[in-house]
Amino acid sequence: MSAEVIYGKQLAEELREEMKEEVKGLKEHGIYPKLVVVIIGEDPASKSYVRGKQRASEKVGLDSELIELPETTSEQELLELIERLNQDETVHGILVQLPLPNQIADQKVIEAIDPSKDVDGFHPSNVGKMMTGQETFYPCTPYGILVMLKRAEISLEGKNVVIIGRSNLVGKPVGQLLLNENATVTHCHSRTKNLQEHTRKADILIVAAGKPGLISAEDISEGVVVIDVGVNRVEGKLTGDVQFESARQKASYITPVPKGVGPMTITMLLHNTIKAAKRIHNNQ
Ligand SMILES: NC(=O)C1=CN([C@@H]2O[C@H](COP(=O)(O)OP(=O)(O)OC[C@H]3O[C@@H](n4cnc5c(N)ncnc54)[C@H](OP(=O)(O)O)[C@@H]3O)[C@@H](O)[C@H]2O)C=CC1
Ligand SMILES: Nc1nc(=O)c2c([nH]1)NC[C@@H]1CN(c3ccc(C(=O)N[C@@H](CCC(=O)O)C(=O)O)cc3)C=[N+]21
Repeated sequence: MSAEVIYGKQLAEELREEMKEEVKGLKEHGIYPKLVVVIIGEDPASKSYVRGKQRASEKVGLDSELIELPETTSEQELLELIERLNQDETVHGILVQLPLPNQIADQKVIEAIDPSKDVDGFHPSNVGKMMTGQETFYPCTPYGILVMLKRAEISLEGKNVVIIGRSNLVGKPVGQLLLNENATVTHCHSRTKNLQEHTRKADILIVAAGKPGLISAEDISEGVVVIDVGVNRVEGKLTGDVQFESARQKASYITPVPKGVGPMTITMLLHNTIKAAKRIHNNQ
């Protein structure tokens, strides 16, 4: 068997075309959806993601502003900036690129963002809503994965979903969203014993470990759906957590890196920003 490759990039482009129209309509009603991205420091990988977000925002017609601060920025300075953005009625979405330098506590910053502008879906109040099955901003990578699975018409109900990773950004929320869809969810992590025993039982395997090539054909069973979230730069090349060429021989569906989950993450960020703008307009 050779897997069908799910190109997130292609789906992302389709969805962005639809969003372009939606944004046009909003603008005709005087609503100009605006995303502000804050980046601290000079990490080249972070800068490259942020550029991607900027490009995509502009393409669908969102107003987007990039605020670049030096590595030495204090927690207080960042919190003050966030407060200013919270108060600014022209700003609908705020994203602070993670990870932050050591002098700044990630969680404090996440909690400072007004939940109604938290387009990353990381604020505890939005996480709580997701957990209790309420409508809210869902974290972009997990949401992008859900949309990809749905568009490929892969059913989730009763499926064994195995996730490698339990971070607050990816692993935990993707598990929660798929649990909400009635999947049976297992999280594996660095203390998991006999990883292979778990991965071989998966109907759908989601790999978000940040370990290049962690999963190969040996670790999966015939017909599995493989979603590779990992984005690793190895010798200047972008690669996932899955050995793509070997795994695709056994899988039924597989996502590539690049052109897989990454572009969907950005697309859901745009979606959340448009949603934020519409919500404020409707006084919700
Ligand atoms: N495509 C996209 O849009 C995005 C991609 N990413 C990428 O996804 C990956 C994961 O990101 P993130 O969740 O933020 O990373 P973290 O480093 O926060 O989390 C990694 C998780 O993987 C687990 N893990 C690490 N090594 C192993 C191993 N050998 N066996 C089993 N479990 C392991 C860790 O376990 P433990 O908890 O025990 O430490 C942890 O739960 C990265 O490559 C990142 O670049 C991230 C965001 C968006
Ligand atoms: N507050 C916050 N929110 C995030 O959503 C967030 C973050 N911080 N910190 C870092 C991670 C990582 N992340 C990616 C987004 C898109 C691609 C992406 O589009 N990748 C392209 C390739 C891009 C390239 O060529 O460099 C692809 O996979 O095809 C990758 C990674 C979002 N993150």
